[in-house]
Amino acid sequence: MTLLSLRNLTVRRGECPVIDDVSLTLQAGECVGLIGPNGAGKTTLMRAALGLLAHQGASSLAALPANQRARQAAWIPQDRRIAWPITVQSLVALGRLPHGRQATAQDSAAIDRALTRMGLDSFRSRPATALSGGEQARVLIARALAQDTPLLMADEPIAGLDPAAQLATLEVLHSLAAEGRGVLLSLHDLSLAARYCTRLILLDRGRIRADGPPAQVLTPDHLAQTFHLRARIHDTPEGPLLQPLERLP
Ligand SMILES: Nc1ncnc2c1ncn2[C@@H]1O[C@H](COP(=O)(O)OP(=O)(O)OP(=O)(O)O)[C@@H](O)[C@H]1O
Repeated sequence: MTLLSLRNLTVRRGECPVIDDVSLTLQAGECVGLIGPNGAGKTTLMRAALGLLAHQGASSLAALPANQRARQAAWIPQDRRIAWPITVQSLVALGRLPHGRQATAQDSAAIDRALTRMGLDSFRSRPATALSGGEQARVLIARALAQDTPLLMADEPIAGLDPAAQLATLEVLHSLAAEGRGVLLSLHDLSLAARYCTRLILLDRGRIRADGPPAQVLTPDHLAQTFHLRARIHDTPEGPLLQPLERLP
């Protein structure tokens, strides 16, 4: 089942296209990693796909009315600021808003599941603003999980997390896809992207340079042309491990 379809998506900043004629589809069961250097357009692509940025071309998600869109896709933005000192449980419960204002047993179950999945059971009653940056990031991911949508989109969800929390978070996202949802996430750690994503999309200056299984996308040529990087790629039982060696001119 197709959960997201982009056709000739273009976003201009002034005269300059920062997303340039991008077409792609994302199916249920896929965990798609959006990779590319700083400024490649990863955030812009996801925000336009969500209908949060003016664009040309078509996004199946942006075309939905806001209330349907919020039941179709959850969004974890890069900015993790939490404005008010509400409890972790209350913040995660905000993820249920698209499902109606009257709290139901289904809402409680979704909130409990999200808190447990993100290892936050013991944080429930704490003010969310009194947590560390990494803990707050996990709370915001839990809010998106509580939304219980077919599609989840996340902008650098593991930035600022410790290595164990990075693995735990990617395991959760990977398992959501294995359960039949769709996941689109941007990532800078290429080894983790290769290990946890079923498919990688390499973005460069607003265009798709490669799209496919991690081993086909993370090639020496793609790394050199797009990231200006020479890297050693070790094959391990856990997937390719990338060791950056040198910045190329
Ligand atoms: N508000 C803005 N006004 C003008 N240009 C912008 C704006 N936001 C982003 N850009 C430009 O759009 C391009 C794509 O930015 P975007 O944030 O999508 O990149 P990214 O791949 O997510 O980068 P990063 O890995 O650094 O987060 C960049 O060249 C950036 O300078």
